[in-house]
Amino acid sequence: MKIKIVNKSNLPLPNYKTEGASGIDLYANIEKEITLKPMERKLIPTGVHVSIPKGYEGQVRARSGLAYKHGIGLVNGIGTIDSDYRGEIKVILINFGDEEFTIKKGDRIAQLVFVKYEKVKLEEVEVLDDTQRGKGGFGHTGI
Ligand SMILES: O=c1ccn([C@H]2C[C@H](O)[C@@H](COP(=O)(O)OP(=O)(O)OP(=O)(O)O)O2)c(=O)[nH]1
Ligand SMILES: [Mg+2]
Repeated sequence: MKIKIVNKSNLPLPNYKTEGASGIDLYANIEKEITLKPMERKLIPTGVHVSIPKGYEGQVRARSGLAYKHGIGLVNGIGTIDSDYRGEIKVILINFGDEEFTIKKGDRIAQLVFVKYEKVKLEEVEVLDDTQRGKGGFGHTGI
């Protein structure tokens, strides 16, 4: 499958770092360094714009190395890149760690995974079908 990408930075095009990588790494396209204090969040530009075919979405996901070593995550959990979005992909980083974290131009701050999704038709009804679980949830089956 082909996805059109425009790179407005002078950084390399994001790409898959290994044969089996599911995401392409996104680079921070910033002029000056950005520092995140503990619990601070900032929107980090990547310089890339994509045109994703209908039926697919982009998912911006955290990098586990940054998460584990420095407590860096995404405020929105997983960022959704809609197939009709043509703006710059930006990453909403948050510092969950207890020390300041500095981002420099070209740092790999997150990864972008392209995923197929189903667009459904919603049918409004009065009552839903019965199941064994019913309304049980949130630990209802035990820990
Ligand atoms: O981490 C993210 C999340 C979103 N976006 C862009 C692409 C996406 O298509 C658009 C809208 O995102 P979303 O639907 O999550 O945000 P919203 O708050 O619902 O905004 P909108 O009303 O524009 O849909 O913002 C990013 O660049 N990075
Ligand atoms: Mg939206």
